[in-house]
Parts: sequence; structure tokens; C-alpha cells
Amino acid sequence: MSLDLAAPRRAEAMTSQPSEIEVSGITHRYQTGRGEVLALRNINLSIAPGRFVGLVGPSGCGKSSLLMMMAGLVKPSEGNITVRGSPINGPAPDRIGVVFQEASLLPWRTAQENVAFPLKLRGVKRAEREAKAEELLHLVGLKGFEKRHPHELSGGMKQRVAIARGFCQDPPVLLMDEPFAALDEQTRMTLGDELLRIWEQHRKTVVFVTHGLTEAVYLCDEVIVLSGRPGEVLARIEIDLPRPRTWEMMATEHFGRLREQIWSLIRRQS
Ligand SMILES: Nc1ncnc2c1ncn2[C@@H]1O[C@H](COP(=O)(O)OP(=O)(O)OP(=O)(O)O)[C@@H](O)[C@H]1O
Repeated sequence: MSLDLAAPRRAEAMTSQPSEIEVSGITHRYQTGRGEVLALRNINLSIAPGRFVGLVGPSGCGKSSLLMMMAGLVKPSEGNITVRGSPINGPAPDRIGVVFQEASLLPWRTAQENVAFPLKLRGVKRAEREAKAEELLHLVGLKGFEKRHPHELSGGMKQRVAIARGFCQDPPVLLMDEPFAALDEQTRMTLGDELLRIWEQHRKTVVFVTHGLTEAVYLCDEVIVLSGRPGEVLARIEIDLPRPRTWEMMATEHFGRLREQIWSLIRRQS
């Protein structure tokens, strides 16, 4: 088994550093034509810098809602969220990047231009942003596809472009809402490895919503399990598997036990 070289850094992050994301007393109600929907109830979370955290729970428990609140795209009914000590009252692209299930690329721009777009918005010079976008496209395995437009790319490739764009923005926090859900199993596993490789290099704080429990255990340092609606935090499960993660680990008893622990919590909710 490989050594967990990142463990001391993570332990330090958990003990001595202030939290990167602080979620305090979040309750959320949606107003609908048929009355009020209580989506989330009293969520409190503290996430340390550099952690890769999964968010799982039964369908409709409020995972996406919570992520959208962390991104400043939905305003909670009650409670507040701070990132790096400052409250989130709206989108904060300098602090937070978001990658959605469907890669929302600009169709008239090339892969490279799409990745470089956040830098363009920040006024970074063309040569610099092109070089950065090229480097990230290579990192996600898209060397040679820089000048292609989205309609010339497969679903998996588009998702890689979206991930590269998330990293190009270079926010300390990256929120990912089922980024691999629309992909086939093999592409999902490959992209998961690529995401981990980039994360090891850039050490962003990642919150990753998924329905895939194997994916959650494979990728994360910790998995937060929400209850059925209204979503409440049921458990925070530490994934103490060594890094770098390898596919062989999925066949180990320990991996199976962690997955089962999460599944038994979710199963009881349905
Ligand atoms: N804009 C909205 N208006 C009204 N109700 C909403 C709205 N968005 C979400 N909801 C409701 O709030 C609850 C939580 O939705 P949310 O999408 O956050 O859950 P989720 O856990 O991400 O679901 P899934 O796992 O199915 O993607 C659901 O009951 C949903 O129907």
C-alpha cells in the first residue's frame, strides 16, 4: 500500500487552521404553488482548507440546494455561510468555483477559450491566459483538443473542459454538483482519478455532491451524509484510506465497510 504523504498536512488542517467553509444554522424553505417545502433544517458544518468533502443523501434531501447556497446562488431562509471568514451574500468567483452536472460551455468559443474565460473576465493578458488554459487542458487529458468547439467534443471531454475551467478560475474553494453523473462508468472513474491528481497539486477545498457511494469513498477525505427531506446532517464519515487512491482499494474490506456504513445510513432514510 502506498504511504499517505498528505496525512500530516490534513491533520494540521483539521487542528490548527480556521475553517474554510463555515455553515451555521442553515434552514431553507422553498415557496411553491402548493405551499412551502422545507428543504433543509439546521445545517451546521465546518470544513477545513484543502479537504475533499463529499455530500450524499437520499434524492431530494437538499444536497444541490446546500451547494447552491455555498456558491451564493440561493439565499438561505435562515442561517449564514462564510467562506474564508467572509459571508456569502452572492456569487464570489474569486473565492468559489462551481462545476455542474452538465458542462455549461460557451458554444462559440474553443475549449481553450472556454477554460481561459474566467481569466479574461479578470483582465489577464491573452498570452498568459492561453498558456494557463493549455496547461490545464493537458492536465485533464485534452492535449490536441485546444481549438475544438464544444459540439466537436464528447460529453466526457466537455466535462473535462468544465473541470479545467473550474481550476483555471483558481478559487480556493471548488463546489461540484454531480460533475460526472452524465458520464459512463469508465469515463467517470478516469475523470475521478484526474480530478484527484489535479487536486493533489492545487489543494483546493472541494465539496462534491454525488449519488455514487463508491465514487464518494474513492475520492473524499470525509463524506457528509444528509437525512431525507428536510435534510439534516446525519453523520460525517472520515475516509481514512491512504492517498494516492488506487482502483485496487475498491476491492478491499475496509473500502467495502466504509461504503456500507454510508449506505446503511441512507437506506434507513427511505
Ligand atoms: N426552486 C425550487 N422550488 C421549489 N422546490 C424546490 C426548488 N429546488 C428544490 N426544491 C425542492 O427542495 C428539495 C431539495 O432539492 P435539491 O435539489 O436540493 O435536493 P437534492 O438532494 O440535490 O436532490 P437530488 O439528489 O434528487 O438531485 C426537493 O424536495 C426539491 O423538490
